[in-house]
Amino acid sequence: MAKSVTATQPHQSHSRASWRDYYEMTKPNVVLLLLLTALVGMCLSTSGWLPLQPLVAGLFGIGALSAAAAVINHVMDRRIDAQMARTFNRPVPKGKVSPRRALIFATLMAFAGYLVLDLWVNRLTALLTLASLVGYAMIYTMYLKRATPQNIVIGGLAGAAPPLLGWTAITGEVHPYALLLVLIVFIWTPPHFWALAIHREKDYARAKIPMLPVTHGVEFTKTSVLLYTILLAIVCLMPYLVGMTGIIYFAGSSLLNVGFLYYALKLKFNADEDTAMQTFRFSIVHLMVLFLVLLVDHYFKINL
Ligand code: HEM
Ligand SMILES: CC(C)=CCC/C(C)=C/CC/C(C)=C/COP(=O)(O)OP(=O)(O)O
Repeated sequence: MAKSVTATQPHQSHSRASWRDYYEMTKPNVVLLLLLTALVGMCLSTSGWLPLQPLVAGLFGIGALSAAAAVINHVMDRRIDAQMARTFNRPVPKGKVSPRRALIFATLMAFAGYLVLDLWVNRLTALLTLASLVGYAMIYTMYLKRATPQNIVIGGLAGAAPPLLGWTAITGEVHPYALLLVLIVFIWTPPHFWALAIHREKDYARAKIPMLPVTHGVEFTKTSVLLYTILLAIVCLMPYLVGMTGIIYFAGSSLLNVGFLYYALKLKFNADEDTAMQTFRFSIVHLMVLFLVLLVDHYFKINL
């Protein structure tokens, strides 16, 4: 393993590629969670039933463009991925899929996704989703990631966009409530990623990626995780305070934020070697359950 991790040049034989390698490059679990946030954006945009065409075409298009963005990220990052224990085994750095084939795969998905959004959803959603692809695959991956420890704060906007994309897919309009959902995912992203980056600090240092624990140290990053988690708890109250959601959301989101704050406080003041990864894993459960709670609240809304 050590040999592969320290290798700087990807292997060159591309004979063993299977559909699994292509599937892996789309970051399927990330895309699934992005699609959940898009679906919730769709549901919350209307009090009635969702129209079938923008529902299906919207999820397909947003999924295809997100997956394409993830594949482009695999290609552009292949040299740094080859240097990190977490990523050296990916299909492109391992030489199972050539950068050219991966880019063709990404281009086909991006074209299909854009066309479906433009033809069967609306142009606003097509353009906003394309902008998110550019934001993640070009601006974050090719520039910000290597340029500043604020990379994921700024780049997080692309990953936070899907609730808005879902909303515009149904209504064709940007609504302040949709922007509130974007704000939640945007503020959630730094504690989500920095918890993992603390655990993987040596990886990032070896690959010379200026992630916050590398440039400002682990203690500063733990404080940043805690402060963003406090901010997240406040931002998560806003949908209730502005009357967008009812008491089910208030109770559910409060419980989730108590959980996230518990991990963030433990990470800062009483961490063992597992706490950073536990915090990272909890962040994913937090966002998934938060959006499911938004859905339940929408269809069984109780106002107190
Ligand atoms: C700039 C923003 C973000 C950064 C830098 C980031 C970074 C990461 C990293 C490095 C991983 C670990 C992947 C691995 O274990 O190989 C990860 C996992 C994950 N992220 Fe994020 N993330 C971001 C935004 C998001 C967003 C917006 C979502 C969904 C709404 C998300 C959902 C997930 C999920 C579900 C996983 C687990 C993947 C798996 O286990 O296969 N992330 N993230
Ligand atoms: C169209 C649209 C909504 C696009 C957004 C697409 C998208 C896949 C966003 C997720 C963000 C993410 C997983 C960042 C990790 O990248 P990284 O390079 O820091 O992590 P890695 O080292 O695991 O590759």
